[in-house]
Amino acid sequence: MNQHVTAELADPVNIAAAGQEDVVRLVDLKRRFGATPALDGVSLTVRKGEILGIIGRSGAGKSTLIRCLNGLERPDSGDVFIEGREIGRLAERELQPLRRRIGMIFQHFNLLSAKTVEDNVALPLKIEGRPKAERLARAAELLDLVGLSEKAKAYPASLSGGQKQRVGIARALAARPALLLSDEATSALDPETTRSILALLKDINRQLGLTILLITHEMEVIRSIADRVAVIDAGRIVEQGPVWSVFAEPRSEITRSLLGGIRPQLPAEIAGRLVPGAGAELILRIDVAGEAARGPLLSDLAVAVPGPFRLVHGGIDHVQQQPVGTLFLAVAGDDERHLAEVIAFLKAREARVEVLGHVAGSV
Ligand SMILES: Nc1ncnc2c1ncn2[C@@H]1O[C@H](COP(=O)(O)OP(=O)(O)OP(=O)(O)O)[C@@H](O)[C@H]1O
Repeated sequence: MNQHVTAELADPVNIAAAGQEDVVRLVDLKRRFGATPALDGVSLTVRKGEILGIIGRSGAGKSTLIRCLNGLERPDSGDVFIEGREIGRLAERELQPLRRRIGMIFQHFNLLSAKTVEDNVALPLKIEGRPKAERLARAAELLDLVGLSEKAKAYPASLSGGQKQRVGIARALAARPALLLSDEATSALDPETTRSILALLKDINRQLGLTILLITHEMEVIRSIADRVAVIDAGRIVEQGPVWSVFAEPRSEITRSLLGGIRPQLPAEIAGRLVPGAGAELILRIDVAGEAARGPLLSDLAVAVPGPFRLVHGGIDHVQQQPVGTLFLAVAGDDERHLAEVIAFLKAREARVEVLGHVAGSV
C-alpha cells in the first residue's frame, strides 16, 4: 500500500458513531426456498473495526446472507441491523442510503469497461450527486491508497486482475462505507496476487479502522487476514470464534474438512497402512496450541517417558501470532503401559491426543 495513507481517509461517520460496537447484527435470520432452508436461524455480529470471515462450501447460504444484508433479499423471519438500524421492514427508498453504508467488492470486480479507472472509483459519489471536483479528488486519494495513481486515466481492459481488484476496493471505499463486504474477492486471482490484495485489505483495516466482512470458501483467506471466523453450513452458523482458536480446536466436521487443505494431515502412504489391531508402531495425532505449543513438549516427553518415538509428520504453525501445532508421532505399539504414559504426559500438557491406529513394519 502507498505510504501516504493517513487518518484523513478514515470515515468521519464511523468516528461519529464511535461507541457503537456492532456494525452488523443478524438475529435468527431465516430464508427458505421451497424445501431448502438457505438460512436456518443465522445470528452473528460484525464488530466495529474487525475483520470477520464467513466460510462455507458451495450452497451453504453465503450469497443469501449477503443479499439479506444489503436488502436485496427479504428474510422470512429474523432481523438485520446495520449500524443499529433494522432494515428488514424498510421500503426500497429508505434502504438506499443504508445500502451506501456497505461497500462491496466482488470475485469478477464488476468494473464498468467503458469508464476510466478514476470514473469507476468516483461512480458511487456520482450516484450520490457529489460535485465533479470532489469526486475526482476522492478518486485520486483512493487510487493513491491502493497504489494505482498512475492508472487513473486507464480503462479496466488494460489492467491485470489484481489491479482491477484494487480499483474495485477504491470504488467500494469512495462513499466512506461503514462496512466493506468482500464476496469471494480473491477467488479469481492467482496465489501471489491474492496475497497482495489480502495484505492491502489488512492494511486498510488497520490504518483506517475499516470494518470488513469477508465471504469465502477458502480457509487460507480466513487465516491470512480475519480476526474472527464464522463457519456456515446448510444455512446455520456451526461454529465461530477467534481464527486461531477455531484453527486450534475445530468443533464441527465441516470446519475440520475446510481446514484439511491447510493443516497437516497424515500422509496418504501412512494413512493407507493403518490398521486397528496390533502392529509394530502406533500413530498418534497430537494437537497443541497457545502456551502448550510454546514449551519443549517433545524433549520433555523424551525425558519424562523414556522409550523411542519418532516424529513422522506435522509441525507448529502460527495463526494470529499464536502457535497452532499438529504432530504425528510413531511410538512402539507393543507396550500398552508405555503408551498410556505417553498419552497421559501429553494430555497433562494440554495436548489433544488421538490414537489413529497401528502400522505394520516401520513407517
Ligand atoms: N433464488 C433461489 N431459488 C431457489 N433456491 C435457492 C435460491 N437461492 C439460493 N437457493 C438455494 O439456497 C441454498 C443456499 O444458496 P446460496 O447461494 O446462498 O449458497 P452459497 O453458499 O452462496 O453458495 P456458492 O458458494 O455456490 O455461491 C442452496 O441450496 C441454493 O440452491
